[in-house]
Amino acid sequence: MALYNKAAEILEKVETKQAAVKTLVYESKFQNIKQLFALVCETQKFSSILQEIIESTKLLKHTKIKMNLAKVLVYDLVIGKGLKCGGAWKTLMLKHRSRLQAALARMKIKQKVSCNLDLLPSNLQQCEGDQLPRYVRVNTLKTTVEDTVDYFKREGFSYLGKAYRLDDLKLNGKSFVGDLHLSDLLVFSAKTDFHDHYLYKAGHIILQDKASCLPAYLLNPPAGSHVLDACAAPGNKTSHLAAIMKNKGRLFAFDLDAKRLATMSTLLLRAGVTCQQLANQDFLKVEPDALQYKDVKYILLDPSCSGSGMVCLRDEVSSSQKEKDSRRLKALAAFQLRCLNHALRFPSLQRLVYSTCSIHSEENEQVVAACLQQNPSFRLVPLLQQWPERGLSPLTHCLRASTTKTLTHGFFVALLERHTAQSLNEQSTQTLNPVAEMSLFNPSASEEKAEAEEANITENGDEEVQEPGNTTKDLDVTDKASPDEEQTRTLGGAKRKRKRKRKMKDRDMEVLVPTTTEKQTGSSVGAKKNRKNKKDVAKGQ
Ligand SMILES: C[S@@+](CC[C@H](N)C(=O)[O-])C[C@H]1O[C@@H](n2cnc3c(N)ncnc32)[C@H](O)[C@@H]1O
Repeated sequence: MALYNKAAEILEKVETKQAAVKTLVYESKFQNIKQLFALVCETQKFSSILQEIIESTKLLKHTKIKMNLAKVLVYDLVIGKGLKCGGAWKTLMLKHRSRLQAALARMKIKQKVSCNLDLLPSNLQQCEGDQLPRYVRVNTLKTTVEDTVDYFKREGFSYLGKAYRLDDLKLNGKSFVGDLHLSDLLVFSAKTDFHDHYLYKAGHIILQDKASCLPAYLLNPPAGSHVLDACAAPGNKTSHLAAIMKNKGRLFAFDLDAKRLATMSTLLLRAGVTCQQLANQDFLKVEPDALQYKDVKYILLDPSCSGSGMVCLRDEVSSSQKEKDSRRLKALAAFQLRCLNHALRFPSLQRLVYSTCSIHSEENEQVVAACLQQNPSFRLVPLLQQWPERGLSPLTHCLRASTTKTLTHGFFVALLERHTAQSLNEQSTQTLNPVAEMSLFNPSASEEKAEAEEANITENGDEEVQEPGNTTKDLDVTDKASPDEEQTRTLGGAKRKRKRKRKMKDRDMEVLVPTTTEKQTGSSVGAKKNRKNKKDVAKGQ
């Protein structure tokens, strides 16, 4: 029974994004880690199919067990190797075996497929996540890149120098390289696992996908600055910010979820972070004009999203779910826009990074475009010219990431900057703002439609919005929207007036000129360095 109980517990945590599957499995101290890992991953992969079987057979009602436990048991019973262990669970489930098998058979007939794997969309038939490089962020609060490289070399790993093109990140065996974009990132072959490694346990290295390192790297707050991490737990980006700030200054971090914040507190301790001030608080209720935030110049906003970029979390979408999902996306986007607008109200704010691990433009470009239209004193900063994947046109100043083009999980990052007096003066000589040219999106329209849903999300916190593919909670988000329709209409009228005013302002919005930061980042990975990197790799350093 222990295997199924543990797998269900981990599944629950993964779906509420408390940590990655691997981390949770390793930290579970379960005897047979491989078996547990395989069961969780496979159950997750078949999650929506299992849910459909469970719902159509009314299994929860008949057995009184919870959804995630039912999923792991049903997976092993009808898709996996059969229930090998399970004690009382096994006896209980065997009573329902034929009904469950019949439900699975009906699904296959309906979809005209003969094997279980074919029920999955092609992207899930093999998890691309397993083929991504293993990224290791060196925690510069505790060690240096050089010392970490030496440590791994002494352990028999072979350092090939700094990578200078994407293909250099496709590694085999025990070779590793320095990343081509981020100087504190080392890259190992996909199969390398450091969850049991001393450097990981001691907080010297952080196991973090490359794309998720971009927000703190691009925000780049100087040591001594006041920084706010709006939706911070479990805190990988917070610890990255602290490392960039050299633990000097103040780092205000908020999260609505007490459990995640507790995990974050442990992780920050392990990482040697000391400049943080954690608060279990709804960011939307944080008062921007409060005295303690008067010097906050940098904000990192990584709000709850659909998680559609996380390759192992990608769930296939049955046709009945599509409608629900699109309503859920609108609700998420409205929540994200509200967070973004709120963040821009901090009086001293200069730069803000907005990021999501979503691949949907509704949560990415459309949110940013709507925000820029509503906040004409902010503009987009063009990011890393050499980054291979850009935001959807016309928001090409933003970055996107994907398994194919950047060898990372799917991700989106935008950097917003407040206009300076000088840049405002330069406006008249600039070309048109790309946001004003956007014909692809109609953010204001979706904003109005989602407004009814928005109130529910923000009132109820993250519960309904943070997990990808949790259909029960999805229902909560969308179902509760209807009572607010009346209010939406009233708000809609006022909003249209504001929109007309905004349109006038938008015409004056300026273009995005390269900033100091861009020049800095550009030179750090510029041509000169690339030539050196090329030599390093060639020399096998
Ligand atoms: C994508 S996760 C953040 C991941 C984090 N930035 C990291 O790198 O480890 C989003 C977080 O936002 C939190 N959240 C959702 N709504 C919130 C709100 N209104 N105020 C503060 N935190 C919120 C969730 O609890 C969740 O931990």
